[in-house]
Amino acid sequence: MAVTEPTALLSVRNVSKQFGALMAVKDLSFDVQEGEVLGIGGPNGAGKTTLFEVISGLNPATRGAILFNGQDITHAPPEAICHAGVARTFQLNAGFDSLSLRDNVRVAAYFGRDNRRIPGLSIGRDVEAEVDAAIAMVGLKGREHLITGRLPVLDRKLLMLAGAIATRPKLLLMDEPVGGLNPKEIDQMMGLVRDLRARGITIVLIEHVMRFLVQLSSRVLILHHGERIYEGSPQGLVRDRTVIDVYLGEGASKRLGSLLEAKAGA
Ligand SMILES: Nc1ncnc2c1ncn2[C@@H]1O[C@H](COP(=O)(O)OP(=O)(O)OP(=O)(O)O)[C@@H](O)[C@H]1O
Repeated sequence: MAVTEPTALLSVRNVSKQFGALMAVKDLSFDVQEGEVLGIGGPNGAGKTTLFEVISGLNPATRGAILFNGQDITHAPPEAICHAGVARTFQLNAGFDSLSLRDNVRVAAYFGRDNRRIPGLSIGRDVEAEVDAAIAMVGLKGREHLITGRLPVLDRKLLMLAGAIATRPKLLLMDEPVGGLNPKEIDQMMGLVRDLRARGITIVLIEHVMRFLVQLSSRVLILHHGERIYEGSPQGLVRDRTVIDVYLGEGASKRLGSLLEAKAGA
């Protein structure tokens, strides 16, 4: 009997993104299976965020195709991609600064799931329930009334995550979720990503904090100058000569190797 490959939730096929003379992403292909946590790393300017821009439709691919859940989303507008089940967070805090935390999540829950048209702009009980659940999930319950622009860094990151969750994604793209956080906050975010994964959300995350990336990811993809230099297990990553030379360095690769061994032995 023929063995069939499981159909990928996300399939990136020969995707390139060009800005003038610069090829930020070059002929990149990879799949993400349902339930995976794929970690993406690589030096500054490697094309990681550009890849998220392309997948989420904010800056479409120059060439290639992107399939999500069997649908071709290559040239779909961002709102249609979100409605199809792809949510994302941003490297820098994205939110309406003058609105309360709760109103920000309301906007995401209301506009992120369906095509909404004015008139008919009323936020129903189902949306409010979704907002409550998303806020509780990220641990922001009790702070709903706070004004977004005055929130500390961790809370703003959690708010972005609550907004993304409120759109009920199948796939969540997280761009540097722990950039600027302290070690305790990083651990908190790690627990949250595990919870999201346990709830069945497939996750692709970009991160420079390598202990976060290797401990959470089932598979890792490392980019350099828009191209893949490594795709495989976190254990293989810390031993990969090219990755050590262009990104990790000897010291970090040894530290991460010990961390992974300790985790495997725990
Ligand atoms: N809108 C744009 N117009 C022109 N060049 C861009 C644009 N967006 C990104 N670039 C360039 O594309 C390259 C890849 O950038 P990108 O932000 O994707 O890298 P990155 O891997 O996410 O880096 P970092 O880790 O620093 O966030 C960089 O050289 C960047 O300057």
